Amino acid sequence: DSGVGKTCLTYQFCAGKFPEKTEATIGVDFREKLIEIDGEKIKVQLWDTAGQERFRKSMVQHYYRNVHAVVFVYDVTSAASFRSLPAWIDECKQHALGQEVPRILVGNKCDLQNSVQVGTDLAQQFADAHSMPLFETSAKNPSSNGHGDGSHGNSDHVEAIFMTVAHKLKSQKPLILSQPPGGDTVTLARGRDKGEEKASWACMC
Ligand SMILES: Nc1nc2c(ncn2[C@@H]2O[C@H](COP(=O)(O)OP(=O)(O)OP(=O)(O)O)[C@@H](O)[C@H]2O)c(=O)[nH]1
Repeated sequence: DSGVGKTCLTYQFCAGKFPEKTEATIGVDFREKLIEIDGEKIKVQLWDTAGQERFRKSMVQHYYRNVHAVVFVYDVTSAASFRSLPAWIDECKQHALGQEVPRILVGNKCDLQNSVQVGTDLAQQFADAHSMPLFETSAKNPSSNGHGDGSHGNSDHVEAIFMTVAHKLKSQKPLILSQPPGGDTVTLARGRDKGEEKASWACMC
């Protein structure tokens, strides 16, 4: 939903800091980060979608194609944002983004521990029912456990969350069917085309 912290989370991952000021996303914003997994350079593109209804119904619809993974975000201090999740999951399913693509659930704003409305147990039950791993984090204080002592506690680090998605994508790289011209041998190659510098995946928040 709008205001759960999607822009802050993607900014924290790509720029390594919490943005001073954010405004409601209009349509879709793109952020990217070059990461390395097992010696392979991978460009991860994060498509930060608008939560506001008026943009969601118009502009966001056009960006469901070419999505390789989905990050569903709710705000742990907003029960309403948690209740909206089934509608977002259905919307993704309507665009062929169901269990066949990596999907994860992220509860954000864990630093606001005194205002929590969505407990971990409830969120975990929901995540299990939808076959998604659950992460709880804070874009504002990514290494906080809500007690202000800077330790990691039970809160997941923003970078670790997106790296988990990247690892999932890497391990699921589709088999590319290639047939040499004139030959009668079919070669199944993993992942990227020959000569391509780096792999690239898009992930929608
Ligand atoms: N305390 C706290 N505030 C946060 C956190 N993440 C985001 N915020 C605040 O929540 C508000 C909304 O954050 P955004 O990242 O713009 O939310 P969004 O989900 O991108 O919203 P839309 O673009 O409208 O869909 C801002 O005032 C942020 O400063 C967090 O982890 N902790």
